Amino acid sequence: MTVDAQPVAELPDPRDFGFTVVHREELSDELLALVEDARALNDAVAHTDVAPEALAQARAAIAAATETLNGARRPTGAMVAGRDSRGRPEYGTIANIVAGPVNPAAPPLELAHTDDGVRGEVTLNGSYEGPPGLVHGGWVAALLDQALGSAASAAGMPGLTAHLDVDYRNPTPLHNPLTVTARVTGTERRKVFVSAEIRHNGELTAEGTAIMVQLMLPS
Ligand SMILES: CCCCCCCC/C=C\CCCCCCCC(=O)SCCNC(=O)CCNC(=O)[C@H](O)C(C)(C)COP(=O)(O)OP(=O)(O)OC[C@H]1O[C@@H](n2cnc3c(N)ncnc32)[C@H](O)[C@@H]1OP(=O)(O)O
Repeated sequence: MTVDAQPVAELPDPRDFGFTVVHREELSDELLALVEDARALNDAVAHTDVAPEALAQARAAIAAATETLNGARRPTGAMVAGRDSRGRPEYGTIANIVAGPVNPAAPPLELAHTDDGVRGEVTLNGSYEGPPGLVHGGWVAALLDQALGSAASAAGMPGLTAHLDVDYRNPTPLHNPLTVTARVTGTERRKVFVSAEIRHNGELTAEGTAIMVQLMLPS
């Protein structure tokens, strides 16, 4: 007899496993505004064509800001806690490269619950460029991976990606709203099968499937 992955009614509290947890409401407006400024900075650096004197000025300003910010650091692995659309606790790593609310390198992809999985809208700026004007394929995979993991987690079966398949169906444009959706399609023992899509104006640009292996947490 096989025992399939069992969803948990409520996700375990990461604090019980030694992780720092910050509540979403505790993130100050000032911090969130700084993160937005840093996202704009990434794009500006990636495209600037100003003279060396102006670059030197910018470097000095950035070096001063980096020193200020390093004055107090959260530990690696710190998590952010929120409530999903059903009012249940949800967790993510606060500095997650795809979805982290305080990571300036994250677009960020914010996913909400739907009847059968998760869904989010995201626009990628020019710092995610691969081919001219298009999102880098690795980032397309990263968006899918995050959505696939979130769908498993939202279904009460958080885990790690063991296997990821991506099909690039059409170019994924920069600077345009993209819709990302994902859902669980089945389970087998600890394996959770998930499927995700990215669309632009309704047109499929990429789709992926993954096997997530459910976390085995001591009870
Ligand atoms: C503390 C509390 C926290 C609670 C709250 C959580 C909130 C979550 C929040 C938010 C959502 C998250 C969103 C994140 C999204 C991004 C996800 C990522 O980027 S994950 C990083 C990349 N992935 C890795 O680094 C994995 C590296 N690999 C491993 O660690 C192991 O290989 C692991 C865990 C995947 C499996 O190892 P084993 O020892 O536990 O289990 P074995 O027995 O090997 O496999 C179990 C089953 O899976 C199959 N399997 C394993 N690997 C496979 C593969 N590559 N392809 C196909 N099947 C595979 C096996 O054949 C087995 O299947 P059979 O039951 O026997 O049928």
